[in-house]
Amino acid sequence: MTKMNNKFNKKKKDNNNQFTTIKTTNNNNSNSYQNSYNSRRSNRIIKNINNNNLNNLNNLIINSTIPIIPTIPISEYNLKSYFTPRIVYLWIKNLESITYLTQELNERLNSDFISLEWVRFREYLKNNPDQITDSNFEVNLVKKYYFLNYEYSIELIQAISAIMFRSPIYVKGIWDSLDKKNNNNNNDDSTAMTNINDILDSNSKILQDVYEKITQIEKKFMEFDLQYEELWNFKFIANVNAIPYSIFNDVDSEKLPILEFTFENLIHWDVGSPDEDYNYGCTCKDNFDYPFNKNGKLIRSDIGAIYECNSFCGCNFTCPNRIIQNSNNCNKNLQIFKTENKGWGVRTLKPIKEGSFVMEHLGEIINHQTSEIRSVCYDKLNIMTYFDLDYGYNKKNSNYWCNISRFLNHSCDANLVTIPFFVEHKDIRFQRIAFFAQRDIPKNSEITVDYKIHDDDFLPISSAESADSENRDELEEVLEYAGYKK
Ligand SMILES: C[S@@+](CC[C@H](N)C(=O)[O-])C[C@H]1O[C@@H](n2cnc3c(N)ncnc32)[C@H](O)[C@@H]1O
Repeated sequence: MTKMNNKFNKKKKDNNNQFTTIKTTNNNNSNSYQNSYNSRRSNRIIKNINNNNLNNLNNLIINSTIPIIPTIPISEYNLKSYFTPRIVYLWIKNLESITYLTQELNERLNSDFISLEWVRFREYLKNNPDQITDSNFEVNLVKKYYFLNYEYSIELIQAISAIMFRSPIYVKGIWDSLDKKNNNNNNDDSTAMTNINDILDSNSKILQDVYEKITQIEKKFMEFDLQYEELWNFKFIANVNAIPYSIFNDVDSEKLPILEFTFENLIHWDVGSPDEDYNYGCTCKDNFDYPFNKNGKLIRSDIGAIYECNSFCGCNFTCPNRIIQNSNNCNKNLQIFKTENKGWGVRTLKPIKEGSFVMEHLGEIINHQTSEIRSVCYDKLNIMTYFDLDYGYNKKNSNYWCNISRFLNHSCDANLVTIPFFVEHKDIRFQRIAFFAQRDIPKNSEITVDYKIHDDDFLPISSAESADSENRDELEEVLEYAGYKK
């Protein structure tokens, strides 16, 4: 019935795609993702924009110096530890909030964010916060966006601040100085006179307006989620949940990346929620066609999807058609371990019987448009983390918000089978994905799924290269710099 496309899909770039109206993250959609997002909100103190700073920045635009960034030895850090899933996630969330983000602006911001010069600059600044003062390098970056006539927005300022690891207030200062200088140049004497007369006429009103504008801007900055601060404030320390599984690495010294484990799918604010018309159940009287046997093992893997009984049905939780919903969603017998040549993987510490439910695939459900925004960055960093949902409606992104299924590696002879399933609703746009054992799996075996792509499609994790040929050279350079290539 359903046609499952179960591959961790490497996205292709669509140059024709333009993002015109992407809503901001400030909406009232109450879903699990939003709740979790809001619970992390917290106010932070923003220093008032200081006029002296603005004047200094103004002078800087005229008399700026090029910063001297000492060459950082390659061994000090590597690219993978720099572009952690968390940093990438914070970055893309920031981009998604730019209401007028076009493909061109998306490309431009991403190129700057991952470019060697800015990686190097940020890392240096992070470790030596007082060493680089106002620099031409930074001013030129703001100039680039200013003079390309990108519309001013708090989100764009935040994105630029993430590229250069400076506070949004600092970036705004540069932007305002450019604005001031540009407007001064454009003004002829008569306009200047009119302005002065206006100021004399309504001095108090103008001051009032300016004050209100600044207050509004500061309020907006304060609304900006604390999570993002990590992108520009070296004092910020990530506070993420502990990993609920055991982790084992006897291959190298790599630590598991910082991730947010979730126990239910998160729904991106732009996706909406399942249609209530699809909330229905059965009487359970004539429903003998369950896919499970009396031991709760899957007996039919040829079915398009599993429709478990739910709160709309006449049965209760003991019904034999409630296997997945009654299973433990954090099976401690599974372990994340380091494989020899596939990065991290998952293995089972206890034998698993054929037909057993093993895990659900969890992540953030995003729509096509959001996945296109994210794919620009993922393509540049060669990150493969999409799992297509059925019928091409939505995608599931598990690069950062994930469960243990994020670590399932591919095998053409996989021991897990992938089956879509539904419990409370039957809206195919929000189908859930379950993994069952296709055969008995001995203890300590790696568990794998078939991504339905050829093995040759995998580059060894440690030599990832850009899918984007324009950035290939630059990325080669970054990889070399980061110690990945000789
Ligand atoms: C969903 S992730 C699996 C977890 C991944 N191994 C890790 O360390 O994060 C998919 C990525 O794992 C790697 N991978 C999965 N199966 C592989 C295989 N059979 N051979 C080589 N690499 C594989 C590829 O880099 C792929 O992009």
